[in-house]
Amino acid sequence: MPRRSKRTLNSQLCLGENYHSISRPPHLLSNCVFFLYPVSVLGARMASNVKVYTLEEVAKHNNKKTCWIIVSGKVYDVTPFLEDHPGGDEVLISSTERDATDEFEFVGHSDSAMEMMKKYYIGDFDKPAVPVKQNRNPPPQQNQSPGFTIKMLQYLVPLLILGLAFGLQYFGKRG
Ligand code: HEM
Repeated sequence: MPRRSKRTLNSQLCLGENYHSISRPPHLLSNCVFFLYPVSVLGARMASNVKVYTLEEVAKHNNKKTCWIIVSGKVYDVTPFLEDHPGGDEVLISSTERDATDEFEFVGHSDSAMEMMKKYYIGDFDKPAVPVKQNRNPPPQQNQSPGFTIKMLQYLVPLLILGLAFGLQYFGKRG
C-alpha cells in the first residue's frame, strides 16, 4: 500500500483549509456572514425572477380600484377579491400602505384562506435584506433575584449588630 504523506491525508480529511478558517477570530466569521447573507438573498431573488416591491410602490394601491396588501413579506393584489372577501372590502383597503401580517394573523384565517391567497400573489416585499444584528448586551436586570437579597442581608445584619453594639457601648460609657 502506498504511504500517504501527512499533507495529503490532511487535505483528504478536509482539514487543510478548514483548519485555518476555524482558527480565525469569530468577528471575521460573523462579518462574512453579514456580507454573504444579503448577497445570497439578492442573488436568490434575481435568479428566481420574483418582482420585489418597495413600500412606496405598494402604498399607491390603496383603494377599491387597486388594492395591494403585504402579508408575511409577500405582496398580494387583492383587487379582484375585494367583493368576495368574507371579512368585507373595507378591512382589506384599510390594511394597505403597511405590513398587514399582524392583522391577518389576528383574524386566524383558515387553511383554505391561505390557499386562496396564492392566486393574488404578485411579488415580494422589499424588507431590508440585512439581518438585524442581535443585541449581545443583555438589558440590565429589573428584578433582583431572592438570592441577591439574602446575600445583601448576610452582610447588612452583622454590620447593623456591630453598629448597635458600638452605639450601646458609647452611650453606656457616657451614661
Ligand atoms: C389575500 C388576502 C386574504 C384572503 C385570501 C382572505 C380570505 C379570507 C377568508 C377565506 C375568510 C373567511 C374565514 C376563513 O376561511 O378564514 C376571511 C375572513 C376575514 N378576513 Fe380575510 N383574507 C385576506 C386578507 C385579510 C386581511 C389583510 C385582513 C385584515 C384584517 C382580513 C380580515 C378578515 C376578517 C375580519 C374576516 C372575517 C372573520 C370572521 O368574520 O370571523 N383578511 N378572509
